Amino acid sequence: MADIERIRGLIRAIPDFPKPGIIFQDIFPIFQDPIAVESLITHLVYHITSTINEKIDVVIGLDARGFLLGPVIALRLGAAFAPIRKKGKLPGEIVSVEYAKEYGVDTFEMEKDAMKPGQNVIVIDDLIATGGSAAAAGILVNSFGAKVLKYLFVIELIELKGADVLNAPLYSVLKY
Ligand SMILES: O=P(O)(O)OC[C@H]1O[C@H](OP(=O)(O)OP(=O)(O)O)[C@H](O)[C@@H]1O
Ligand SMILES: Nc1ncnc2[nH]cnc12
Repeated sequence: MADIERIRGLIRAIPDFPKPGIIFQDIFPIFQDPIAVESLITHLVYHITSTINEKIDVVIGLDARGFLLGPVIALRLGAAFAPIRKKGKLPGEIVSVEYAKEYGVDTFEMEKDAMKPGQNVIVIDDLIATGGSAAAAGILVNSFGAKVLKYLFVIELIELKGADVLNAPLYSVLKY
């Protein structure tokens, strides 16, 4: 638990960013502390391996802050990593979905060969607020015929009830 409190102490709350009324939870200071990063990754990997019995084929990270965690977790699990990117960043054939999040609307995209039907997936991001971004990721995964086993976050803004719009269980390290 001391490890989790160390991580909590590094998260910086910035009022009125990127819009008035939003309290932005900034996870980047965690990455100034390698011991905190190691604790965070170990905590998440322990949670995944102790609660999911099925083989995880693909770890999906959400653009952009999900990319800080997803590839490292995939490496530890011996799984593939696939990115979900914002509109216009991926080459070749893509699948896309529009969605709304706490402070705006956006489009997520994946490369058409990022997954195969029947694969098991976990989705990782820094934070869940309304759940719009994570739910859109779930829609993309399902469009491949793959299945989300779990969504993982560093931070959950519980008042915004993001868990209610997801099609699989959620785990968050810190609840605000
Ligand atoms: O639960 P929601 O209401 O959908 O909000 C959560 C999303 O918002 C933030 O991403 P943002 O789109 O700001 O992208 P960034 O990581 O590129 O800053 C955050 O990293 C989540 O992806
Ligand atoms: N309050 C918040 N802080 C950081 N990222 C967010 N994404 C959506 N809401 C957010």
